[in-house]
Formats: sequence, C-alpha cells, structure tokens
Amino acid sequence: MDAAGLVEHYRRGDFLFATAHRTILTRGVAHEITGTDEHALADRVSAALAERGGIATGVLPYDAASGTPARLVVPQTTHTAGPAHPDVGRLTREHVGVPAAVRAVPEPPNHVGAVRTAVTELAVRDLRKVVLARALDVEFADEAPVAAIVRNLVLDHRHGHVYAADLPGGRTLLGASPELLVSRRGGRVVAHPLAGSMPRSADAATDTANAEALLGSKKDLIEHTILTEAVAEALGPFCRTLDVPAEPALERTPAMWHLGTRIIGELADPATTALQLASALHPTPAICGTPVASARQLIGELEPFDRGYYAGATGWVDSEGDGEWAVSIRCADAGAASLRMYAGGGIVADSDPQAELAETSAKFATLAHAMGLDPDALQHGSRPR
Ligand SMILES: C=C(O[C@@H]1C=C(C(=O)O)C=C[C@H]1O)C(=O)O
Repeated sequence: MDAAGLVEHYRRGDFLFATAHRTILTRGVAHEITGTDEHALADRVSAALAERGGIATGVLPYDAASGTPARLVVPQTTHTAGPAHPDVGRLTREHVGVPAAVRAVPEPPNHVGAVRTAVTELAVRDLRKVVLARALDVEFADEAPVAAIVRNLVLDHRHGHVYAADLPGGRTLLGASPELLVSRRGGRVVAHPLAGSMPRSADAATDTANAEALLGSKKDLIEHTILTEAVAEALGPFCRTLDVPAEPALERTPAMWHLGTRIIGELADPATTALQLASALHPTPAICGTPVASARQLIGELEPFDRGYYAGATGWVDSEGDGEWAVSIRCADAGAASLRMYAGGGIVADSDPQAELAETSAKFATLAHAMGLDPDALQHGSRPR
C-alpha cells in the first residue's frame, strides 16, 4: 500500500505518523508497555523489542510524575511507506460536521491574566522562561470525527509530523506538530527545537513582514536561546559530536512562523535508543520552561487543567534503537463525542500578555483548518456558527 493508502486506511485506534520522509500506520496491540517512570519504560521497551523485533509506537505525557502514564504499544501490524505527499493529493478533503459547542478553558481574559501573573512570577521565582497554554473544548452532536480530522491534517501538512495515537481510556491524541523532539538513525541524532512565533498571513506583504519581525525580535531570540541551550545540554552527554548552529532559522507551517535550530549529533554509545533520548530531553523549554521544576510548578498553579498528553511526545522506536519523536503540540485529545484542543506559548520577562493570547489563537488555526472551522469564530469560545 502506498502512503496515501495508509492515510486512507487510518481509523480511530490506529497509530499514524506521517512526515516528509515516511508514513507509518500500525494497528492492534500485541504488547502494551505503560508506566510513569519514563526511563525505566525506555528500558522495558528495549527489552520487549529485543525479544519480539519490530517497532513500538505511542506517547509520552507532559508530566508522568503527575500520574499520566506513558503508553507504548508493540502493534499487531505495521505498514510503512514513503512520504504522504504528493500522492495524498488524490484523497478528497473530508467533511467535518459543525461542532455543537465550543468553550474556551480558561476564558481568554483569564489567559491574559495568567500570562501577566507569569511575567511577574518569572522575576520572583528566578525563572528564565515558562510556557503557558490554554484549551478549547469542542463538543459534537455525534461521534468525534477523529479519522476525518487526521486525514485533513495530512492533506494540510507536507512538512512536520502529523500524528494520531491511541490513549488510555479509548481517547485519541491527534495533531500536526512542526517540532522534532529527537530522531535517531544509526549513530545520527537530530533535534529541531522551535521557539519564537508569529502568525502566517494570507496577504503576502504582511506574511513577509511577520517573518522579518520574528527574525529581528529580541524577545523571541531570548526565548529561542533558552531552548537551544537546554536541548544541547541534554543531548551533550549522549553525543561524541554535537553541532549547534549559532543562529536560528525561520521555519514555516501553514499557520505559523517559528524560529528553529537544527541540532545534529553523533551518538557516543550506539546502544542509546531514540526513546531514551526522548525521555532525557523531555520536557524542553519549548513546552515547559527553565528551570524545569519551578516552571512546572508555576504551570500547575496557573493553568486550569491537567495537560495530560498535550506537550508530551509522540513517536516510535524500533528494535535497532532508531526512531522519531515529535513534541505533542498543535493537537487535540479526543473522547467519544468531544475533543480538547491545546495551544501554548513561551513567556519571558518581555512578553506582552495580549500578544501571547493572539499567539495561542493563531496556533489553534492548525486544528481549526483541518476541522473546516474559521479560526476567528473559535476564538471567542462560543458557538462557532
Ligand atoms: C507550546 C506550543 O508551541 C511551542 C511554543 C512556541 C513559542 O512559544 O514560540 C513555538 C513552538 C513550540 O515549541 C504549542 O503550540 O502549544
């Protein structure tokens, strides 16, 4: 089956991971490994794969210590193919029904207030950066149209990582992440951290101006440097060489501009697996903050929800230790007839609370577009139509 065929075959409960290089569709559970100790879990996965061969696919939560377990599955069937694009162009866009209701959690003014508090607390608690998120709860009259949204996400994204993974309790994590937490292929390790954001615009001049403003924004460069330093520091002990470009590059998704740095290393110990690297890196300051413990504490105090699998990682690892893990952002966690979408942004001393609200709104456009919704209509957290 070609990649477009795999995308067409995806149904809720499967694992799908579609990137510019390959498309992976796995189905069924031959063996399940869950736990809240991610380092022990990586070793258990290695042991299972040494015995069975093949691959394990799944999710790491934002914070396993809070009780949300990592979940890896050795599937019953695995299909891989090349990139979904351009073949996926033969699929027709799926119609996603209009939601029955949309509710913002928290209400937008409260997110602005939380950002304002965070800016003050950065100084009080000696934090360099913290990432605050908000959510949109979407209800459907019927079943949540997960497979349709996932297929539309693949159609929308030639680059990045479109993913869908089964969660405990029959829930599904689905999204299109622009951010590679880490990949490992043989001895080569790649991480592509992103921080610093501006919205894309349908108007070409505004779009270019936004990109240029981002490249020249001191606040965004600080946010970005804090991230690349942390990623380089976490990867350093695993690598004999590590190339960290001095300047970030502009990266684009259909909805956003970001600053990104591609970090490339050579593994010191070839036994280190992609999952071990992902566990060592997570949580990066792209989704949490620096220092990690106090950033996590502040996030827990200011966000009115448990992040669950948002801001975790989604990916796969094989019996050779190769694998690829995306940061679980631009995503939604779907239940039977509802889903919760998440979007966050990095806060540093110079952050403007209103601009941070606008940034999360722009990030929601990724999911909104795949749902056939006008992103602006979603922002007020009311009925969309
Ligand atoms: C936290 C999210 O995105 C992250 C935060 C970014 C930022 O603050 O500029 C940019 C890319 C991502 O690393 C999200 O999309 O929810």
